[in-house]
Formats: sequence, C-alpha cells, structure tokens
Amino acid sequence: MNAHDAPFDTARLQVLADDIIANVRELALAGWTPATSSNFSQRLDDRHAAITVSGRDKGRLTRDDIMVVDFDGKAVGSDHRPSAETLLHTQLYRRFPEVGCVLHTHSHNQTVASRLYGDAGKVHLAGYELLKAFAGNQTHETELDLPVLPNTQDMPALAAQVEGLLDAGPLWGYLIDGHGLYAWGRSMAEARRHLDAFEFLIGCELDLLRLRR
Ligand SMILES: CSCCC(=O)C(=O)COP(=O)(O)O
Ligand SMILES: [Zn+2]
Repeated sequence: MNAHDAPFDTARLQVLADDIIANVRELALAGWTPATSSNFSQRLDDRHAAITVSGRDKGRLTRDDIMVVDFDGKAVGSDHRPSAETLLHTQLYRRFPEVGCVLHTHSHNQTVASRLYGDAGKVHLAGYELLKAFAGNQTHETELDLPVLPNTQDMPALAAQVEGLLDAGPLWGYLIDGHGLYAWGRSMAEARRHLDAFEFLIGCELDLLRLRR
C-alpha cells in the first residue's frame, strides 16, 4: 500500500514506529521481553493503532516489525500477523480516546508476582512515594490495587475480563497470571512511567515477602 492509498497518515506511522523501536530496545535490554514475548502499540488516529508484528524479537525491532490494525484488531495495509494479544490493546484505544500507548512486558518480577498473587486477584500497593508516578495520584498516601487476571489463550474472553476491570474504576495496568503486565498511558512517556513504576513496586513487594519470611 502506498502513502496515497493508505487510510492513515503514513508519515505519522513511521514516527510512532521509530518511537516504539527505541523504547522497546531499552525494555528488552532490561530483560523484560524474553524469548520474543511482549507487545507494544501506539494510537495512530481515532480508528487505527501501530502495533508490533506477532512473534518478532522485540529487542531487534525494525520498521518492518510494526504494522497497523483497526480497533477490531484487523490488519490494515499489511500481510503480517499482528500481535496475538492485539485485542487487549485495541480495547483500550476504543474505550478511552485519551489512551495513546499500551505496553505489555514479561519481566521476571511481573511473572513471579502474577503467580504469587493470582489467587488473591490483586497486588495491593500502599505506602510508597512512587505511587505518585501514576497519573492522577497527588500523594504517596494513595493506595492502589494492581489486578491479576487468570490467563487464557482465548483473547475475546480475556478482553471481556479486562472490560470488567475497566468498569470498576480508573486503572493504568493489570497483571495476567503466569504471563506478564499490561500498562498504558496518554503518551509513550506516560505509559513508560507507569510500566516502570509497576515494575519497581512489584519488585519491592517481592523483596519484602522474602525478607519477612
Ligand atoms: C513467546 S511469548 C507468548 C506470547 C505472548 O505472551 C506475547 O506477549 C507475545 O506475543 P506476540 O504475538 O505479540 O508476539
Ligand atoms: Zn504476553
């Protein structure tokens, strides 16, 4: 598809793709995207998102590894297969016009915590100065529950569970049991801040559990 035929802004796609590539390289270097896991997207416009192609090594992304989907998760102008978890991205863009970026990683801490707290269904985060990192939180006295959903390969079923969480109140992320973390924000910078904050706070909770044993 050439730029004239495309139903989206191809120049903006390249800018977003380069932004995803640069940010994901850092996340991969941190060890948060093992074995081709994880997926990443940014809102392109009010009907389309730029998202990683399924199965690619996320530490070595090039422009060919970023494609366009509509908010039903269907590929637009590409023969590549979008991320297997595309629906978990597009449901956020469809529902929240302010969401600009969705990041999904499989760090060691995220995966261990999702297993430890899967039965409880949440990780309770309280008493941390870093809770101020979440948009809308003015004070460290804020408490936050990071939900943990059961894992399934049935993406529409998983997306339906997420809808239930979103109905319950404001949220910037959730864990999936034995799988990893989803975090999002209005921009790449905000989504990165939320992702980093969740990773740091989850790591603190895991260390406290070990030290208190
Ligand atoms: C090898 S990881 C299993 C799939 C997964 O959880 C993931 O995040 C990557 O899937 P994608 O289709 O986006 O590459
Ligand atoms: Zn995953």
